[in-house]
Order: sequence, then C-alpha cells, then structure tokens
Amino acid sequence: MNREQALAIVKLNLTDHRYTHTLGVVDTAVELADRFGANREKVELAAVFHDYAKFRDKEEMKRLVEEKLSDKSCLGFGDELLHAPCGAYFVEHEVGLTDQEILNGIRYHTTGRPDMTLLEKIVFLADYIEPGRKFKGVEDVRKLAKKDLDEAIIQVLENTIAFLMKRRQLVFPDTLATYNQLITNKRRSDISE
Ligand SMILES: Nc1ncnc2c1ncn2[C@@H]1O[C@H](COP(=O)(O)OP(=O)(O)O)[C@@H](O)[C@H]1O
Repeated sequence: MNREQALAIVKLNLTDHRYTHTLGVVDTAVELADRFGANREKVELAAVFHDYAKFRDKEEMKRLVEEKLSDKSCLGFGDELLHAPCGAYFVEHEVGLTDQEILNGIRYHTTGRPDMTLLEKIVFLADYIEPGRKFKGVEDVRKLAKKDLDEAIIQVLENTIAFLMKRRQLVFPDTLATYNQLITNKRRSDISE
C-alpha cells in the first residue's frame, strides 16, 4: 500500500482537523526517519494510520479490548488511550496491514513503552511535534529532536506526565516506565563517556 492509498482510507475516518494533524505527523515522521536512519516506508504508513480509530465509538473499543486484545492494561486509564491499541487492531483487520512493526507504531503512539523500537519512537515523537501542535514546551522538543531522539522523548514524557499530574489525571504505568528506562540509559551513557 502506498502513501496515497493509505491517506485516502484514513481521510474517511477522520475530521478535517485530525486529517491535517495526520498529514503533519506523516511529514514530521518521514523527516525523523531520514534523520535517524529508520525505514521510511514503514514509518510513513504507521504515521498515516496512527489516529485511525480516534473517532470510533468508545464503548465499541472497550468491548474490543475486553474480547479480542490480550493486553487489557489500557482499560481504567481513561477513554483517550483506547484509540491506539484499538487502532492497531482495526488497521490489521479492516485495512489488512499485517506488519507488526507498523502496527506497534500505532499501538504505542500515545503512551510509549519501554524498549520502543526506532519506528515507535519516531511516531510517538512526531505526534507531539508536528507543525500543527502549539502547546507550551513544544518548541524545545522540536529543537531536541534535531539532534537526539531519546532526549526529545524524555522531554515529551516529562511534559505529558507533568500535564496529567497537574490535572490529577491517571498516568499510564508504561509511560512512567518508559521515562525511567530512558533516564537510566542516559545516566549509563553519561558515565561511560
Ligand atoms: N501516558 C498517558 N497516560 C494517561 N493518559 C494519557 C497519557 N497520554 C495521554 N493521555 C490522555 O489522553 C489524551 C489524549 O492524548 P493524545 O492521544 O496524545 O492527544 P491528541 O488527541 O492531542 O493526539 C490526553 O489529553 C490525556 O488525557
């Protein structure tokens, strides 16, 4: 499947605003793929489909997680997390993409996870820094993304966790685990330098 075919499918499932966001994520993700040496075609498809399930019925998605997904950990952390794992499922079963690397890029784009692959990191970061994003701190992350992928992701995680905590919202445990892992790796590499 090429970019145009994928975009045509996605467009039918999104609002204009979300579709514009998606185009921003695709451009940003491809740029990051070239910068950090990831597979351009796979990154591009994961970016195109990352929000495929954004507007699906929440109750339908909860049922899907309960009945079909082996990982049920997103239940109980707010409805906003559902679209990522459910999106991966729908993209596999409705669109027919079976590449697990691409599906994992969709699955983990909101929360991150420890041991993210390069593709997963790129989609996660591109979702945060695409040109349509205006939130406080995004410019600092864009600068970090020019040179160090992990540093940029640590900053996204710090911002997101602080944002959620300020509002007394739940923080998905794997997001904290991702932060802890990247900080630990960074300390190790600082010591060995
Ligand atoms: N790691 C997380 N743990 C818990 N909730 C989260 C996490 N990340 C995001 N959320 C919740 O999901 C909402 C939407 O997140 P996201 O899909 O990244 O945003 P957007 O709709 O801007 O693409 C956030 O506003 C927040 O309420």
